Amino acid sequence: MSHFISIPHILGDIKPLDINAATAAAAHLDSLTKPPGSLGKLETLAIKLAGITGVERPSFPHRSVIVMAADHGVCEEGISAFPAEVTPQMVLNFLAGGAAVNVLSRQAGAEVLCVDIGVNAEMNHPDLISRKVRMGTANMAKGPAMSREEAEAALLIGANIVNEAYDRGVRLFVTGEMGIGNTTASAAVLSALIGVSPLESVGRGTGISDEVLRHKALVVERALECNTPNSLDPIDVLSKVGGLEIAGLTGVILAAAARQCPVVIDGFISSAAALLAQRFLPESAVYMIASHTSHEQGHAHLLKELGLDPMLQLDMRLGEGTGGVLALHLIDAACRIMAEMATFESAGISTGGESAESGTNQL
Ligand SMILES: O=C(O)c1ccc[n+]([C@@H]2O[C@H](COP(=O)([O-])O)[C@@H](O)[C@H]2O)c1
Ligand SMILES: Cc1cc2nc[nH]c2cc1C
Repeated sequence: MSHFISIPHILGDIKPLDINAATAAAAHLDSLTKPPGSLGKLETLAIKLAGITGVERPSFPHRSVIVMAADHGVCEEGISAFPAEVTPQMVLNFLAGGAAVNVLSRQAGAEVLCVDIGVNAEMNHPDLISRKVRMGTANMAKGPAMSREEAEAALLIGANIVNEAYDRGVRLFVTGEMGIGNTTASAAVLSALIGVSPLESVGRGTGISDEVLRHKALVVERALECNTPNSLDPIDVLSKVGGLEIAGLTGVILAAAARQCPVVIDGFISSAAALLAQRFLPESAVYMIASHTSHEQGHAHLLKELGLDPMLQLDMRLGEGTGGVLALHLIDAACRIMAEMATFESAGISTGGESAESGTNQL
């Protein structure tokens, strides 16, 4: 498969859902030994997976969680409960297989691809995907986080990591990230794109106090005032108040859509990237599957704007892709229902009469 060379090149490959496959999946669900629609959101998910892939009964033996790691200059404003050096330390933990995302990925049969897209430290490991655009962003409270060219480069890096994995047979992607300070950047992206006040877009991130939370809102306000990001230009928003991992994930999401692969969106930071992807091309949102509602305050705003209904509510706020890989179990469940359940006909079971509701299935 060719390398993505520009953002228009990715966007040009994104097609609408395959309505024939989705319709066939809905009809198949209604033929299975259950009252129509009785598996609820699992049925909606099965239909969506068919529409995305163009295959009535898909399965996903090869799946990857792409963990984009980067640092944030805005950390010098004191907006996180943890120091910035935790970013490179956690990257080493991912590579050693000891982080939560590693455990949950092993359970869900997903490979973890760890990408240095902008960690502010020299990193060296045979399994690290080294694609550093710069040593972390600049402090967005004082000026742009990065240049437009750097944001575009990071987005293309994410897209091409999807492309390379696709060429190895991966057909299902999960977004993940690591970056101390990135809930501040994500809150700024949310406020810039939909005009929510910083007081509503910021949250406690790694666990800050009430006082630091108020300060964090002021920092976001300052970043918006000094950079005036253009809400109609996602690259402008990304470069002025975003982050390198957010840009990389925007590319991951758009490229998954371009390759007709479902992309599972993790928590708050991943959803900020998803909203940016939607702003590049609204049609990309149909390829996204929201995994869970993060405990981070602004997440519900992002999901609402994306029109996505998350599957899990577990009060998680870790990031890394942890909520995303948990949702893989539900995707597998939906696929197995489609592949393995008996039909009314094959099992010799009487169907409901005229009064039986047809499935509530819709995309
Ligand atoms: O994804 C989420 O919903 C989420 C919510 C809160 C925190 N995080 C993680 O915590 C880090 C950012 O928190 P902070 O307080 O440093 O901005 C970063 O590494 C994220 O992966 C992630
Ligand atoms: C320890 C730790 C692990 C993380 N994983 C994602 N964000 C994180 C932030 C911290 C602080």
